[in-house]
Amino acid sequence: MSYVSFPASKRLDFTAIGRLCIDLNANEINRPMEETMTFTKYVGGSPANITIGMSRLGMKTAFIGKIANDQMGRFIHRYLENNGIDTSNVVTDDTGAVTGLAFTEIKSPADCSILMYRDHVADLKLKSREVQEQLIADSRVLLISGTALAQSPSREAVFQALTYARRHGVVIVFDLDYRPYTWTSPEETAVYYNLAAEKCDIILGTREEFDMMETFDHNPEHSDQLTAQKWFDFTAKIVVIKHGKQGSIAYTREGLSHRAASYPAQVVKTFGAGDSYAAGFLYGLMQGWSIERSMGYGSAAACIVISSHSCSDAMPTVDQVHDYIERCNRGEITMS
Ligand SMILES: Nc1ncnc2c1ncn2[C@@H]1O[C@H](COP(=O)(O)OP(=O)(O)O)[C@@H](O)[C@H]1O
Ligand SMILES: O=C(O)C[C@@H](O)[C@H](O)C(=O)COP(=O)(O)O
Repeated sequence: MSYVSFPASKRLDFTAIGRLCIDLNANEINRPMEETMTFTKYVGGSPANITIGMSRLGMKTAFIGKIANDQMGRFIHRYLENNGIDTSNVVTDDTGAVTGLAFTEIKSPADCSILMYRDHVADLKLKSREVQEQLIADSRVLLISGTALAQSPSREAVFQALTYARRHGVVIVFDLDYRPYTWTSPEETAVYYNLAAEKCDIILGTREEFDMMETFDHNPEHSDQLTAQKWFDFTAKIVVIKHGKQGSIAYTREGLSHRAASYPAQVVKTFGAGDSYAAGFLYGLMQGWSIERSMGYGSAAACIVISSHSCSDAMPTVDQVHDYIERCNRGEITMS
């Protein structure tokens, strides 16, 4: 049974709007940032990572965003192009804004954190009038990411993109991607997240991210069921709540729920799990697979990324995900 009806073939399968940044991942793992001396540079930013993931899985992809007019911006642009991502709506900033940086600290595979440098970043300077309606109309799916709602003018650009997507029958996915750094208050955050979620077809987030959105709601037990039900009164068809190593649960508008356990992994670091899960899960749904199979596919894609050093560069191909699942089924991969 198909819970979301994706538009038939279009020029693009998947377009995301939001941040294009740089990840600087610690080379010396299992130590705190104070003792970390060298880093490897990768393209980063959650929606960028998901788009790269979709492209690796063979989807026709595009990105809507803004990059700094500097070497970092050009590095990101070139990487997207090399990965077959349509960059015709990647705009270059002309105000002297900089590229957002995420330094990662890997104290242990289970204890990772991110130090973000996000003052005066180009990605939050995308304007509504820079969003191309035709590009969205040409896409089967539009993914928005919550961080792009943190400031104007990027906030308005996302709402404009939502208007275009609804106008053209594009399936809208909301990856909550809550990063406190660029928000000013919990109330402001909850209000804008809720306004955006009302317009979306598929919502993906962690339990903690949904808790943030429920600042004004009554859900004392943090019930996943109650969380999901709220969005079925609007336009949502599927709500997925992720619980890290404990797996994930998806609810559908029809009142069904599906649980996915995580696969075993030799974990290097935990960040990047959500982005690769999103790419694998959405890829599965777009193939017309069941929710269970799509969740399993996302979970396996997540394991490949968390067993690697990067997020974007480690995004797997179809063959790699298939191979990972087969090896797990044969008992060849164990938990780290
Ligand atoms: N330690 C882990 N081992 C195996 N799979 C994991 C692990 N952590 C996360 N995953 C997989 O990645 C998915 C998303 O991870 P989660 O941590 O919930 O999201 P996010 O990275 O957005 O915080 C989980 O549902 C699970 O399938
Ligand atoms: O999103 C960012 O700006 C940083 C990412 O590129 C980063 O590597 C990361 O944190 C991925 O996040 P997750 O998939 O939500 O764990």
